[in-house]
Amino acid sequence: MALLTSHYLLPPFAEDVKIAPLVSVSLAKLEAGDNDTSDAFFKACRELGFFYLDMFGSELGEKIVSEAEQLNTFQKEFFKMPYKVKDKYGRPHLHPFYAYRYNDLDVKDEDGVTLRAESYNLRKDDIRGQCERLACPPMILENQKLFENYVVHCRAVIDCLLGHLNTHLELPPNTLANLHRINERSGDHVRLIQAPPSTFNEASAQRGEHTDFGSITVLFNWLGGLQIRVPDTTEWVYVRPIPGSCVVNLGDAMVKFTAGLLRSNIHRVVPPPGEQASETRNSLVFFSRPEDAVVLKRLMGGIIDAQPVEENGETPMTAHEWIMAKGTGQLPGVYTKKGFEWRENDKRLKNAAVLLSGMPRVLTSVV
Ligand SMILES: O=C(O)CCC(=O)C(=O)O
Ligand SMILES: [Fe+2]
Repeated sequence: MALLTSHYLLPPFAEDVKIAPLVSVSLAKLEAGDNDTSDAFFKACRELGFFYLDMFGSELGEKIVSEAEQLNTFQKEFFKMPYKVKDKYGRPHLHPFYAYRYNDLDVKDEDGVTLRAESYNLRKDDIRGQCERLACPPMILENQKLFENYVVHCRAVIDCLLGHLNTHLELPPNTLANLHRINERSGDHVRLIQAPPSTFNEASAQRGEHTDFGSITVLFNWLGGLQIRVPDTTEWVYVRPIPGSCVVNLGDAMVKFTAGLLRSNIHRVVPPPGEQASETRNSLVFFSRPEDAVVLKRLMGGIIDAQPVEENGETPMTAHEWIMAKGTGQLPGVYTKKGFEWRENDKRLKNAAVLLSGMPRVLTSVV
């Protein structure tokens, strides 16, 4: 099956920007248990925490690419709905983290309306009927099968990656799989993203700097704009979208589980550079998280046991508490293997310090 993607319909990626050094890992080879590929995958998870997953030649991968294209077509229609319709499905009244979210941009349309960078977070458990479903626009329900398939297929890829990590970490069989069972409640979700053309602004770029706070993220984007910070430097470089590949990155949970052996790298999204700057930017993300009840702390066993024990004074939280706290901005700063890297002058710092020293009741009451 040929992998047909829509990248060719868009202006080309800028040639004169610095490109992030992501290695490409073949999903087909990982599925076949190829040792060299698995080693390259593990190295990328330790050193950069980001890599391309080449879907070509994998039945599962090619299904995901085709579904990602369909969901991209879908989201362009979805975001055409008027703001006031989408607002009905927004936070805070529907949910503090999931459903529709936006930031006002410094850009107005021809009628003087302030434009938004928008996203829509759709829970795996809503899609699979594993919880009381949050209200959502009918368009989403009309595409139920597509969302369902996408979740199951992304999860199959993530399970494959967790299996390889489990082996390299020399953990007892299925340790990671048992923390990420698809039928259990978790914060896994699909995120639709759209941003209109805008100009680069360093302050808003900085506000968007983050690490993902779950386990493994599967990301499709069609235009440039994603930047990662090169480890141990202050340099930001662009991730070039590759047709037929997704970008995979690890989140904070994997850092916590492995006492810093694996990397959750800082990244951000800025307007696409070069000729692509005039385009509306969409991306599609699948975030996996540990099951809600899992406590985020180092796992026992394998090569993790050789990691130094570092007391960072944090009170362990469950995955659910962590996602709600990070997802609603209560834990500012960027999480690294040393714990939080606070941003200077961050007004929320004091608040977060209180949370980290242990007030889980505040967090659980959010939902
Ligand atoms: O839009 C992108 O390319 C990346 C989005 C992202 O990093 C996120 O939603 O966490
Ligand atoms: Fe991210």
